[in-house]
Amino acid sequence: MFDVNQYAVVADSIADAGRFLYERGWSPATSSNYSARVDQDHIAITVSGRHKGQLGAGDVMVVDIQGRPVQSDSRASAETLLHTALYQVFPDAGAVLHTHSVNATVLSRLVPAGELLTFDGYELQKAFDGVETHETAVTVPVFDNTQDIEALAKDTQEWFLKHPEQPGYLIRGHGLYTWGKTMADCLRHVEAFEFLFECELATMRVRP
Ligand SMILES: CSCCC(=O)C(=O)COP(=O)(O)O
Ligand SMILES: [Zn+2]
Repeated sequence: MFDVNQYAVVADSIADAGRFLYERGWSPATSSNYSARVDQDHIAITVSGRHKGQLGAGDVMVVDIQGRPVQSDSRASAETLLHTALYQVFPDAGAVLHTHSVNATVLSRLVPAGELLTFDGYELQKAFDGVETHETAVTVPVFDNTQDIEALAKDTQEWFLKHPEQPGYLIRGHGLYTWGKTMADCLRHVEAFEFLFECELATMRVRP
C-alpha cells in the first residue's frame, strides 16, 4: 500500500507541471503524460486522455512499478510502461515527463533512421544532471513511433541500461521523454531540451 499524503503531494506537483508545460505550448490538448514516484514501489501518473493544462483531483492515479493500477478504476496513461521502464532503470528517478512540443516533433522527424541526435558545445548542456562542461556531448536516441508500447518500453529500457548517463529520448513524430531526481530537476531537463531543440532547428535554417 502507499502513503496517501505522499500521493497528494506528488499529484499536486504533477498538476503544477502540467500547467507550466501547457502554458509553454509543450503539452497541447490531451497530449503528454507525467509521473512522479510515491515510494519505491508506487508511481503517481496521469489518467489517460486528460487535458494536461487542467489537471485536478481525479486526473492522477497510482500504479505499481510494473504499471498495474492500484486502488483506481481509471485508465492510466496509454504510455505508462514507458514511465515504469525508466523508474526500473533509474532507482533514484523521482519524476518522468513526456511532452509533445512542435520542436521535439519536427526535429525527431529530421534525424535519419539509425542516427542519434547529438548536442555538443552548448553551454546549456550543463543544465542536465551530471553534465559539468559543454565538452560532454549529450546524445539523444530517436525511437520509431509505434502503438506497441510494451515493445517500445523494452527497447528504451535496453538502451538506457547501456547509456545511463544520457538524460532523455525522442520518439519520432511524437515527442520527448526525460526524467530527474525531483520534479524540479525533470522540468529543468524539459526546458534544457527545448532550448537545444530550438538551437538545432535555427542552425539548420541558416546552414541547411
Ligand atoms: C492526443 S496525443 C496521443 C496520445 C499520446 O501520445 C499522449 O502522450 C497522451 O496519452 P495518454 O494516454 O497519456 O493521455
Ligand atoms: Zn505521447
